[in-house]
Amino acid sequence: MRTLRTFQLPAEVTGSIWDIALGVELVRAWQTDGILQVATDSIANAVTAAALRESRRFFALPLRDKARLVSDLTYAGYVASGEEVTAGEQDFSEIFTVCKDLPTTDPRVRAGWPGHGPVPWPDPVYRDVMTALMFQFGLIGDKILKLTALGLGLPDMNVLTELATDGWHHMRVLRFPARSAVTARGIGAHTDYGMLVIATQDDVGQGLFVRPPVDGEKRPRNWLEHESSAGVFEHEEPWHLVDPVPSTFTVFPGDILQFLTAGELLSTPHKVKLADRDRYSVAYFHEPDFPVTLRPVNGGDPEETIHYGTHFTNMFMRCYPDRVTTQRILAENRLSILTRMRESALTP
Ligand SMILES: O=C(O)CCC(=O)C(=O)O
Ligand SMILES: [Fe+2]
Repeated sequence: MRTLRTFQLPAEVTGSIWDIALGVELVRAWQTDGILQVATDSIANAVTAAALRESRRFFALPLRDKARLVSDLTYAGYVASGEEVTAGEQDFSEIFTVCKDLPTTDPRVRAGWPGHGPVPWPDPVYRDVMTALMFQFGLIGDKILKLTALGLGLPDMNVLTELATDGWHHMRVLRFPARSAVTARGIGAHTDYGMLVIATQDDVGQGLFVRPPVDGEKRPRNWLEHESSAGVFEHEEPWHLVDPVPSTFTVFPGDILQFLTAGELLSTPHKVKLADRDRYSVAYFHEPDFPVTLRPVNGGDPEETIHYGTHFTNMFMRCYPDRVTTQRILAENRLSILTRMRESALTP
């Protein structure tokens, strides 16, 4: 374990000289450690504590009550321990995934967009607390995207934030069982898919490991089908344990920031081991809007694009090949909607 750098974010990012200096430091911290911490205020801390409490209450329910909370429209809902697959191996995390909560009357749901639909919440209290936590994470996400643009020296500090205006932000509320004689695997090595991963964990620790940038190491471009980052570097050092630090969230870049910055920022590989007791964490993903087609903002090949909604859908289908959501996408050929979305976005 090593001590992570902790940053205090301003109330508002205006582009001042102080913001630029802070942005440069954030970029530098990611380039050395792959991860950093931001200090959280008392409101964020209260909401986090409530979310971890609700998470404990929810996961303590009988399996049959939790297992009902799935939907063939959205990947939001319950994921049983062992259901998720990373690099062909089962992960032992138990998860409640939160995606954008859209009523069936929403035009995107009616049009059959993959992954779009109402969240199958367990109850209104859980819904309200998790929605409040997502809001707290989102405020931080928007500030960090502005500071990142400043730190990278981009001419417009809003260029990243604007991609995430109606972002496809989502969140994973996780419980890891205690390690057993059978396995110590929580989640296999992977990178996450969007712009930022902002997370909190309880005081158990012993779980999350990140891989810092390594000089000369070629990193997969996880958005390309033949370059999956799932399982990569799993058994190769260096991996650094991330200890829980009260009143902070951890933040690291995801695949889309690696793509947008042409590798100046790398999507941080991470993995989770099981601890000697249950461990609870929440990971939030600050994302571009679903239909956005992205191009590098700083160097890179301007002809290269990622359609974010396609990337998200591919990744979730890969993690949950047997889920009803995946089955319905395939049965109703909903991927053709993504093809049409991509084509219309590329037509001048
Ligand atoms: O448990 C953690 O700290 C991280 C979980 C994670 O990597 C994920 O949900 O993608
Ligand atoms: Fe992750």
